[in-house]
Amino acid sequence: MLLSDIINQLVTMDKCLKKDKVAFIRIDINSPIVNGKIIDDFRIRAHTVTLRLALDAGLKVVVLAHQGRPGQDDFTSLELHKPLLEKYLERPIKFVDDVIGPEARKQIKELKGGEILLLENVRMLSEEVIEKVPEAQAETMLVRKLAPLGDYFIFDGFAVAHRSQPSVVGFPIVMPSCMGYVFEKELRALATVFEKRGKGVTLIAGGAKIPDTLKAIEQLLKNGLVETVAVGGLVGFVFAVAKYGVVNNLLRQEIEKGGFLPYIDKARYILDKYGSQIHTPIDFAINRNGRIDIDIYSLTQVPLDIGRSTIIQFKEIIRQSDIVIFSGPMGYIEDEKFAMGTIELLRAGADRNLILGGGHTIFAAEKAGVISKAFHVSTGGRAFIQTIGGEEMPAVKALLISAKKFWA
Ligand SMILES: Nc1ncnc2c1ncn2[C@@H]1O[C@H](COP(=O)(O)OP(=O)(O)OP(=O)(O)O)[C@@H](O)[C@H]1O
Ligand SMILES: O=C(O)[C@H](O)COP(=O)(O)O
Repeated sequence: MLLSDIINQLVTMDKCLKKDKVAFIRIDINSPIVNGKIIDDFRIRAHTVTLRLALDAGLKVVVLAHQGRPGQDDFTSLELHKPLLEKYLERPIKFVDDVIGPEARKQIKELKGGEILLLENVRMLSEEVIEKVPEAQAETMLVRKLAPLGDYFIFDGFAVAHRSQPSVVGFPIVMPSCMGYVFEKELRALATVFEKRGKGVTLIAGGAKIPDTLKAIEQLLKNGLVETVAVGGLVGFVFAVAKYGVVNNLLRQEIEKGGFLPYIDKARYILDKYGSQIHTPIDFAINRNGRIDIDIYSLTQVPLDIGRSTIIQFKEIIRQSDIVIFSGPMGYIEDEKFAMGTIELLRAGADRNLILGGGHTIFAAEKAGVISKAFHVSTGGRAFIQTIGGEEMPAVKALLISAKKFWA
């Protein structure tokens, strides 16, 4: 089924905007944290639009969200996110360091219309990180304790839509649910791409998510949803080795370090089938007392960016495209010298219809000054790649069930 047909079967947020009703809104404000500080608040800013719509309508808003994964350094309390949410919402918000316990439930019951309560990181509940089908997630403590206190569930967290977790897929099974503003906007932007059936659509794919990106590239080409693919970043290393053989052991060793050697065969398979549509780097930039560009046969160090000739070639591809999907940087963007490939291609893409996603890609796009010119900036990382690869999102599946069950 076409994505646009699926969207038409889902319920829009306006149906849930009823004064004094209690709405659980699942957002994704999972943000990069360094030394205990949020260093990029793009997702927080994005979701304030949805929250403001709900509050202005007089809903009693209960926010569900996560940060990091248990055991990781960035697994923190959402108390850290509260001041930023308040800053962008321009109103005070309540916070409770509890998700389903008596204090959380008491505060939900005490909410007044137009007030907002942020619950603690939902992944503090161990059941939250276990993936199961929506019907099973409806039986979790989270859903059983909270759902009876609410009237609606609004799903807005596109970036977590690929997870079949309780806070994503459990509520739609037991209560009327709808798409939040951000989520709907994301789906509609991607539907626009899919409607072109590949004509004039180019994917610029880089970054470090080798398995997901290769899968998305294969799916997009197989389904005819893109005409051209240009690869850089670590994804580009894999395709370069697959295409040119072991022209240089350095690239192969770098791929091996990450445990991605099997993906060279996968890239070779994709190249065998769709080779004429895929463009791989022909030169790279390395660090030899500064940036120098070097052809693929002469590499002496692991490359940190695509080279100048590749940039020129990829820019020409972009110039001939109507839509440019940008996912994952072309190089080591943390160092300005090696952000050049990514920044130049993003600027070229901004003259077309540019769609971009991924934390690092957005960071580079901010540096390149193209955020406001882009056709769509996705809040999703892995979810973005998976959706453009045509995979069914568990969140969508759950919302479809809810639409049939409660809104038909
Ligand atoms: N040639 C390279 N050498 C070293 N690092 C590279 C190179 N190319 C890309 N990277 C790194 O890949 C990382 C970004 O890859 P990733 O796939 O995570 O991008 P993203 O999808 O935009 O971001 P996110 O995962 O945060 O959503 C960056 O840290 C970047 O420095
Ligand atoms: O940042 C993301 O991609 C989302 O918040 C999902 O996070 P996860 O990969 O830890 O589920």
